[in-house]
Amino acid sequence: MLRIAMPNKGALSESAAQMLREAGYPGRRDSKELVVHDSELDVELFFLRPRDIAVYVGQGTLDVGITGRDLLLDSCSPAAEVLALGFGASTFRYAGRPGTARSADDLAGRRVATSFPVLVENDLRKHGVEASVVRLDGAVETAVTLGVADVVADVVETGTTLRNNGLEIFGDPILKSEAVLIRPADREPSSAAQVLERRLQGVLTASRYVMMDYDIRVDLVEQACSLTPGLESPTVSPLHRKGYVAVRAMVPRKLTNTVMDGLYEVGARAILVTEIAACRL
Ligand SMILES: Nc1ncnc2c1ncn2[C@@H]1O[C@H](COP(=O)(O)OP(=O)(O)OP(=O)(O)O)[C@@H](O)[C@H]1O
Ligand SMILES: O=P(O)(O)OC[C@H]1O[C@H](OP(=O)(O)OP(=O)(O)O)[C@H](O)[C@@H]1O
Ligand SMILES: [Mg+2]
Repeated sequence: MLRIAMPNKGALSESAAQMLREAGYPGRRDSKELVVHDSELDVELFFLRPRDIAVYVGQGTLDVGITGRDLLLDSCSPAAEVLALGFGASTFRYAGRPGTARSADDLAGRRVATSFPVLVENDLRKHGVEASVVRLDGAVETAVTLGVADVVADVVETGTTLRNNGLEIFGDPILKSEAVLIRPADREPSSAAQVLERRLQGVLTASRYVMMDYDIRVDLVEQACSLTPGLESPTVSPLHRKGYVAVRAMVPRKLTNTVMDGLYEVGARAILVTEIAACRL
């Protein structure tokens, strides 16, 4: 039985559930459901608070989980990041009223409000700064307005929450975070956990690449293939028309138009792009 920890709500929960569904695992019927059991697939999904996921997985109570890198590192739990999942991106940053500080080096003797005390204490130590950390559960931006802290350290996605509270980012990012797949650090993954990891890797690849097909004169095929090297090697097949071949290769989605422009200039024609529904590398 594979036991998977999933965020039950918040910024990561919908995308995590969608990614797992695309990998062929079950979902929950409503947002109040806390456990989903699938006896055919032999998996059980536990919907937990995002902050608690690294604790369960680190203890080995659950085999794998999806959480944020920031939450994993703040938990100090013996769980390891296996795969970055490409959603829920954010940075963890200091912010204060304009003019309060320019970097972490200016924080000596100040009060820093945060819900990620370990990340902040580690960063202050790295800068050799002694400051007091005010541990709050959330909505930390308000701590400055209410006079509980001089600055905050918090998750920033768009920066809207900071702006709305009259705060400005300062210093380097403490951490770049995104959703990650985690498993217990001190034991080898079961074969079912490895299958899950490969499936999620497949979902990621299918979303990051497109399939490109085109026809090209045989004498130009090397030049064209240098633009579309594929993941391993492009497939080159003969065409009925003498002296021409068809080429098929995976291309990074964000390069789609640039690669098509290059291929057209080299002499490729009938350049077609299709979505990859699923893949296993
Ligand atoms: N815009 C965002 N706001 C908050 N967290 C985000 C955002 N984008 C990504 N994340 C990530 O989501 C995770 C936090 O999730 P969430 O805010 O749902 O949990 P929480 O703060 O523990 O719960 P709650 O906010 O319900 O108290 C972190 O890993 C964080 O980096
Ligand atoms: O940069 P932004 O796009 O504004 O997003 C970041 C904000 O979102 C999160 O809050 P959340 O809704 O999780 O509440 P919380 O602070 O109580 O956890 C985070 O703690 C910031 O406050
Ligand atoms: Mg939150």
